[in-house]
Amino acid sequence: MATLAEQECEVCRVGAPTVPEEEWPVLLAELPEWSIEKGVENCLSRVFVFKNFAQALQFTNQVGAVAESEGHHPLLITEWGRVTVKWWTHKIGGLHKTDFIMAARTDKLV
Ligand SMILES: C[C@H](O)[C@H](O)[C@H]1CNC2=NC(N)=NC(=O)C2=N1
Repeated sequence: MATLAEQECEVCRVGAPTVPEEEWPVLLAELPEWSIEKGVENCLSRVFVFKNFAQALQFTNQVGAVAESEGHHPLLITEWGRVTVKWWTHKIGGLHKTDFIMAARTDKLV
């Protein structure tokens, strides 16, 4: 079975279904550092900690490059020593399988 990070991202279209909440635990098992923020638009969220701003910025750019390669983009908050990454799919206002895959790919960068 391919790991989340190894799976292909689907191009997400308007009207695509969100991942049902009952499926979240299986997917989150591969993303132990991530949490799901429930709200108007549910999202996956993780804070990455670094030694300084330069490292935080370098990681930010790495995440940006992965996002650009897939045409799927996170919310990134870059601070001295910290980067907050949130993944959700704007088109469907919630979590698509692609968001879980992109979170797994984000973990591979550290
Ligand atoms: C036109 C462009 O491909 C789309 O707007 C993409 C860009 N990146 C995206 N990123 C995320 N997270 N959700 C989207 O719905 C989305 N749509």
